[in-house]
Amino acid sequence: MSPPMPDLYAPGTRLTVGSHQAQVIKYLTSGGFAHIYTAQIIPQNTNESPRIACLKRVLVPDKQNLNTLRAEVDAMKLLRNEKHVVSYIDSHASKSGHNDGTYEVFLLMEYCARGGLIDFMNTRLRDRLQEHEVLKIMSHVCQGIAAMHALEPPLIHRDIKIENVLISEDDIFKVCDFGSVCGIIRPPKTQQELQYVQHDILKNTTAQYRAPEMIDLYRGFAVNEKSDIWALGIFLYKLCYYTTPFEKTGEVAILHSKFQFLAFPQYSDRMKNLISAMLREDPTNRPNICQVLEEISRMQGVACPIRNFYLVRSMHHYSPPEEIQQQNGYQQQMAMHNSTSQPQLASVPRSTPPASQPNGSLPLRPTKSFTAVPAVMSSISGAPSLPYQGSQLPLSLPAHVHTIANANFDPFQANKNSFLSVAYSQSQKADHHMQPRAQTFNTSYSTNLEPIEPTNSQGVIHAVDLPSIRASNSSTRASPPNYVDSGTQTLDEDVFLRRSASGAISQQSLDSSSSVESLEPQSSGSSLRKTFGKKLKRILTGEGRSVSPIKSRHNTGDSVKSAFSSLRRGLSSGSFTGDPSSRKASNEPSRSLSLSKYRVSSSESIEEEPLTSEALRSIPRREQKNPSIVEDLDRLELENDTEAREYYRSQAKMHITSNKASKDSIQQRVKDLLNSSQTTPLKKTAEGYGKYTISALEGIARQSTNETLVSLSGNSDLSTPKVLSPIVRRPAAVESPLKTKKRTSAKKKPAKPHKPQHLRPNPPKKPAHLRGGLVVKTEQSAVSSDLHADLSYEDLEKDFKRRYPSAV
Ligand SMILES: Nc1ncnc2c1ncn2[C@@H]1O[C@H](COP(=O)(O)OP(=O)(O)OP(=O)(O)O)[C@@H](O)[C@H]1O
Repeated sequence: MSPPMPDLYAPGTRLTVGSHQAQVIKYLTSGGFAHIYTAQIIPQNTNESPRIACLKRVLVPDKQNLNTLRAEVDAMKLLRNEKHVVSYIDSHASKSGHNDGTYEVFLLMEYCARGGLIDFMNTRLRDRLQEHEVLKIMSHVCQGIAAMHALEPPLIHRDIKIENVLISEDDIFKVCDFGSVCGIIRPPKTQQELQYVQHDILKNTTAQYRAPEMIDLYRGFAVNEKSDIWALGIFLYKLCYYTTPFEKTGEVAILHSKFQFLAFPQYSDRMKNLISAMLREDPTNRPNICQVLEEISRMQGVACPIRNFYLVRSMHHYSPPEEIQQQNGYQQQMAMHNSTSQPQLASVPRSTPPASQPNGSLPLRPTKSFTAVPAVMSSISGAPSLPYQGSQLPLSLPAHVHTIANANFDPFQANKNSFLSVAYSQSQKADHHMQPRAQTFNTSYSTNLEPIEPTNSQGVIHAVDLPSIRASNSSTRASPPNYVDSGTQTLDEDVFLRRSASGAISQQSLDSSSSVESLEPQSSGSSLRKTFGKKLKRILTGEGRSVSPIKSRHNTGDSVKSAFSSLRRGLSSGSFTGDPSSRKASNEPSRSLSLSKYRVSSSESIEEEPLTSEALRSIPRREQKNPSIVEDLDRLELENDTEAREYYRSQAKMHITSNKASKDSIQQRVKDLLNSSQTTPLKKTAEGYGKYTISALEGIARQSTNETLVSLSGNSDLSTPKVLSPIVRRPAAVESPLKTKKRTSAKKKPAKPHKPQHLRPNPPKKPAHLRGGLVVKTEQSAVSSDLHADLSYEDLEKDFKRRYPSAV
């Protein structure tokens, strides 16, 4: 229970807060457990002029809550120099005078004279915010959040919302309320962890801003920077539409990111696109804060105010130190060049200094889209920025940079091919006096991605040792003309997540999966044969058609021909193995040729290899997988965490059998379904067409029953008992009409009266040329679904020619 709030301080009350003397000016408002005042900081020496600050007085019920508040204060201390974060001035905690174990905390901070963003929005209820206003607010808030994410390890705000943004006297939007701040929370592994995290999330986040991975912890995603990105997406939506996207639809819609844009007010598609990107269900598909800021800046038409620290870290992480050393002495800059062509990175010996122009500068690369990023490379090389410009750059980027260049992840545009290039630009001139930032990123970015072990046994919310976090943030800010504006340069953790265990970075995996999928059917002879067989079977049997194949045979001719020709093509190409060379030889459109993967070998060099179909299949495609509980279980089990499986199983909303069991069960069901769908119409046929079909049916019934037995006995292999589905039971119902007859006679039911002749329909007789073997053929195809796939090409063609002479 929280202690009752103390009486308000009267104006003029003097207080000591840390090393500062403050005098209360007036009470402003109350927060959850806090009173907020404006106060005057009394200067220690008379030369200083008094300044106005904000005083927050919080009553804390116990030591545990005191620690929470301490974390808030520590976060503010870390971010105190950030322009877009409410600045910390001083703080003080003491036992309250009530002798009940409660504490009182005083926090002095920058006063935001223009109040809260929420108040500002309320002044614009009628004429809502315009796009440029929204972009300005968003840019400021993102810069504040970027300051947190840039820390190593990063801090997650967890409670980004309209109410937690204040406006300063000079119209700067600032992030406040760091009471929910935490480090990365790894996916819980045990029941205890899960409960702890669940409780913590409920306590520290606001429902409407909660990301899917926070709601559904079974997804196995960490709560990390991307959860803040989601909240920022909600924040942006609310800035635009004054409501949250899931206000009415609730958690289910959040879990699937199902929302709609409102018709009023109208915003650009780009704005909507940005919101959609930030609200992607899969956190790994959301942009990171640098990418968000880059996009906002592009929309504003201004330079991006921060450097892409993710990219810098990635490059540093993959750059062998000796290479970095050798790069000293001249400045390297990277620039982005949007192009669909392959990377064309110039490479000159590392020791060669850049060829300078008569005026001392290098020729300027005439591409507008280049943007200088001197700070990035100078931070890597530690070298001062030099006024080089132009394209004849002594490029000696380490090999992995090529990989980064190709591992393009543009969160706002799918499949946009772009690559890194290296150039000097005019803006470098303005920057050549810039001091080098002797910044080194000691921690590789990958540490942010890896699950962080809990610091205590209690839970997984790792107690971030805030004071120990190095505030590298200030160095992430670049001088205005020197920004990273890159859909390309932005390398996010996704790239690393897509690294295979062997260290392979899959270029292909970054593209859409369509190429993989479309390649598959052509890449194996058997699959082509099956496709052909199925197609032919469909045509011959009329399966899936609304009209009889016989009636429509003139139409089917083309289809049959096309089926044959596809088989012929396949056969003549000589190989179905997806071998690019053979395909090239046969002038087949070589889809696989364009696919290659860039593999980083242990020596960090890059080999480009053509992808075989096997290799394609083996590429880990994490981003394409919908993380499911089952996968999570498998992963956990791989980690020998069998307890977790038991736990998840008991907790799962749906009944989970083992992976194999469920797979088998689905396969069996499909098989049974096929059988039953094929046997059912035959039963009808059998009832009307006499002995031959009856005996054929008996065979089918026997086979079906056998299959039922097989599938039932197969249950013994499964870890969980299989519930007999109606589909499994159905074949048993397809009994021999003879048996049925016997039973019927035993019961001696009265015989059904004959329908009078005049009431019987008189269907026209089947033309003679259509009678004959076709019924038998249909039965065959029903019995063996793979029949045509097993026939030889010649047999099929012969058979076809015989029956459809006009079509060939
Ligand atoms: N630095 C500041 N300058 C001006 N107003 C402030 C400042 N800090 C807080 N406020 C005002 O006080 C309100 C409550 O502040 P804050 O959110 O920090 O308190 P809280 O107890 O953490 O509240 P909550 O329980 O809502 O999180 C804010 O909404 C804002 O209007």
